Amino acid sequence: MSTQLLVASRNAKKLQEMRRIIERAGIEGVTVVGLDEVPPFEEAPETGATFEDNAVAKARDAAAATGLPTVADDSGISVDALNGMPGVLSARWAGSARSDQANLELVLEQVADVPDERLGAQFVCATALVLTDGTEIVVRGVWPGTLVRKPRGTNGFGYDPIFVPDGETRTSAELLTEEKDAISHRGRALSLLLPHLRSLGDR
Ligand SMILES: O=P(O)(O)OP(=O)(O)OP(=O)(O)OC[C@H]1O[C@@H](n2cnc3c(O)ncnc32)[C@H](O)[C@@H]1O
Ligand SMILES: [Mg+2]
Repeated sequence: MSTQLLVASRNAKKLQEMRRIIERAGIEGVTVVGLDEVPPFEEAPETGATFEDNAVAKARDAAAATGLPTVADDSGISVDALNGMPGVLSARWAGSARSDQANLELVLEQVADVPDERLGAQFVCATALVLTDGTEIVVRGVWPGTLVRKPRGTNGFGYDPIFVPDGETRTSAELLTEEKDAISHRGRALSLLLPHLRSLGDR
């Protein structure tokens, strides 16, 4: 018998990354399911002050509604010259319409007068695992880099086309999926959760 693990994200591209990273880790006895494979439930707005708060809330709600161990992530980009914003507001930065393009353009507009040497930024991902016995584990992955003023690349999603990871010349939208997974904020956070996910398969 395989244990089902719910990955609770409404963002198709994020879900794809999470699924891929977990599945490529080859965890025995665990089958990943998405929100479209479980009955619908009420989803609370993401009002937390931190990535961790939001990640735990998303995972807790989904686990309570489905009875399945659940992983959720809350993530975003933190721009040094913007005092860490958009941060937890990354998904709604340009308003509630939730357009990746509009969000990224607004950030570029806001750094228009910032000198190149101060374009530091980091992707942050808090990932929470909530188990059916109520256990909650939350970890954080950080991916430091620099913004570029002209979007490049078509892989990934969100702010990927304007972010060049430290040690790279390509934007994260120009990295191959496996390359991004291996070093990204999401990849780092999920790798910290892997031991817990593996023990799920032993139950
Ligand atoms: O909450 P769920 O349903 O998981 O999906 P979401 O897209 O709303 O996810 P978040 O609330 O965590 O918001 C994340 C924001 O940060 C951006 N983001 C997160 N990870 C990213 C990545 O790997 N590359 C580019 N942008 C990313 C993403 O585009 C969103 O604007
Ligand atoms: Mg969200």
